[in-house]
Amino acid sequence: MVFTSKINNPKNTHTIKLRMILPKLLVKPVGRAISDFKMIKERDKILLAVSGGKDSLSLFHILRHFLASAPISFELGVVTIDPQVDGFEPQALKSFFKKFDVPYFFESFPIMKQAEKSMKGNSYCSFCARIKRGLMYQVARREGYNVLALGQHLDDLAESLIMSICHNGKIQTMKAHYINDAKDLRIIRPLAYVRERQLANFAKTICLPVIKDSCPACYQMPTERVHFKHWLLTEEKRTPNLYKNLLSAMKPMLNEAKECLND
Ligand SMILES: Nc1ncnc2c1ncn2[C@@H]1O[C@H](COP(=O)(O)OP(=O)(O)OP(=O)(O)O)[C@@H](O)[C@H]1O
Repeated sequence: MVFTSKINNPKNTHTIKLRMILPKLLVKPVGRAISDFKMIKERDKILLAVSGGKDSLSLFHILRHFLASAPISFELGVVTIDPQVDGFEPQALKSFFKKFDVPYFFESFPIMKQAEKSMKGNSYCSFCARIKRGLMYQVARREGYNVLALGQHLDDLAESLIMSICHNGKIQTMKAHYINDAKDLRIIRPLAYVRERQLANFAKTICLPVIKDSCPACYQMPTERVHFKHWLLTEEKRTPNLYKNLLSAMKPMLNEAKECLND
């Protein structure tokens, strides 16, 4: 699918047109997930969390496509959390997002320093994820957004499911659509039906400015997630429908925002 959209040219005040090729293979499953889980409602203000990874950067382009073409109107803003760790330098995103006509929020917080003070030797990664999420909620509330969009995809959901079964004996995974504990924000994962390799191909094809994340704390220990990712991808070679089947199995538990879906 080829579409054109206006972007602000930072050098000139007038707008220029950007031609972007969005493959149907990405647009269709995202459209289906948005519709199946009623992720977007009229006048929603959606804050997309972009780390600079291939998934959230791709999702930015996909949501801009829907912004221009969806039958309902919604607003889109973007937030990046800079955890101030060596090995992750997201500052380049500031100039990238200046090119687009969307509000962009860059929040910097010394998460590593905070971790040294507040936690004693347990997982830095889960501490960092918790603080980052809190900061995203803070920005959403401060700037008047009612929905937070995250870039996890089908591979992430499948890995979480298998990890939860194997480690905790529980059949659960990340939700595609749910409401936070404070009940003031909806969280959506529009890439819930999309495979990681599709996003990697898209990011490569249009040369997205992917930010390398080599945070020393994450890279010190090859995570369980990486182990299960390889496990599933190996199994997929024997069972080509593996992810399709896992999605069918997960579907009934992906939506926890039903109570707000009838308005
Ligand atoms: N520092 C950050 N700033 C903004 N959003 C973030 C940040 N870290 C994670 N996120 C959000 O959480 C999602 C999942 O994060 P995760 O760490 O699994 O992916 P990632 O390695 O950041 O890369 P990607 O953008 O490719 O998903 C991201 O897709 C993004 O929406």
